[in-house]
Amino acid sequence: MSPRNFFIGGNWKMNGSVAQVKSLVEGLNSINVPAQTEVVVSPPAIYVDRVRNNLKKDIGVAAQNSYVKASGAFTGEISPEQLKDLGIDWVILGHSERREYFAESDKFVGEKTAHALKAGVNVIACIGEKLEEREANITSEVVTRQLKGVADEIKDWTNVVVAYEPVWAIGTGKVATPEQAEEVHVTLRNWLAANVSKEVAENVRIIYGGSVNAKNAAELATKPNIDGFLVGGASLKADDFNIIVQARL
Ligand SMILES: O=C[C@H](O)COP(=O)(O)O
Repeated sequence: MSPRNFFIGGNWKMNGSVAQVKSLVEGLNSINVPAQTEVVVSPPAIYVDRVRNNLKKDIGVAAQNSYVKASGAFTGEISPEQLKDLGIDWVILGHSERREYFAESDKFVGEKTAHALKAGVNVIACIGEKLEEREANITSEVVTRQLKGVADEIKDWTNVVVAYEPVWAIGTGKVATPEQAEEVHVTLRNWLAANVSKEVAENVRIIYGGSVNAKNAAELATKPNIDGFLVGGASLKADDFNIIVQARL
């Protein structure tokens, strides 16, 4: 088993209502978080405070985005400093949906990562290739370019989790095979060893996201370089999410 603690993130995306959030939090509060496993859920920003106040403390809470300034005239944005103010310790940055629909560049994702870390908020930094990029055999170039966007802006990786999420597997039910995911995770670790440091390469957690569910999580979790998951759809059901949380047992 890998020496790195397992990390399970639940990205609720733009889903939920007051009633659904209440019910999901109740379900999550009955999850037994295994030793050496870190669990973090990420509600829409509008529910983050409510979730933090009602969720048991051994499950962390993440925002789905944050900006590069502490405060000011940036309508619609939230700062990592404000997240800290609410007791929110994590933020997801660079999700492919932000890159695709909100034109976030590799550099901007790197800058947001640097600012969040400076403010004391841990970062789940997302990268991943599109279907046409995989078919053109440029997966390695794409994911290492995206990783470089982060590496160019930060020095300390202690509070960063890298999430490899192939875009073609997100919300499609088409999960990467354990071998496909492992291959990319090894590429990322090798890139970190060559371009950042061997220590960072060994210690940083690289998690997989893309149609992870209660049925496929355990097999994916057998791979030595898959240190956990970032789960979308299946994180909206506490029972399914619980099975994924227990996947490496
Ligand atoms: O952040 C989570 C990923 O986008 C995966 O979403 P999914 O599990 O619904 O495919």
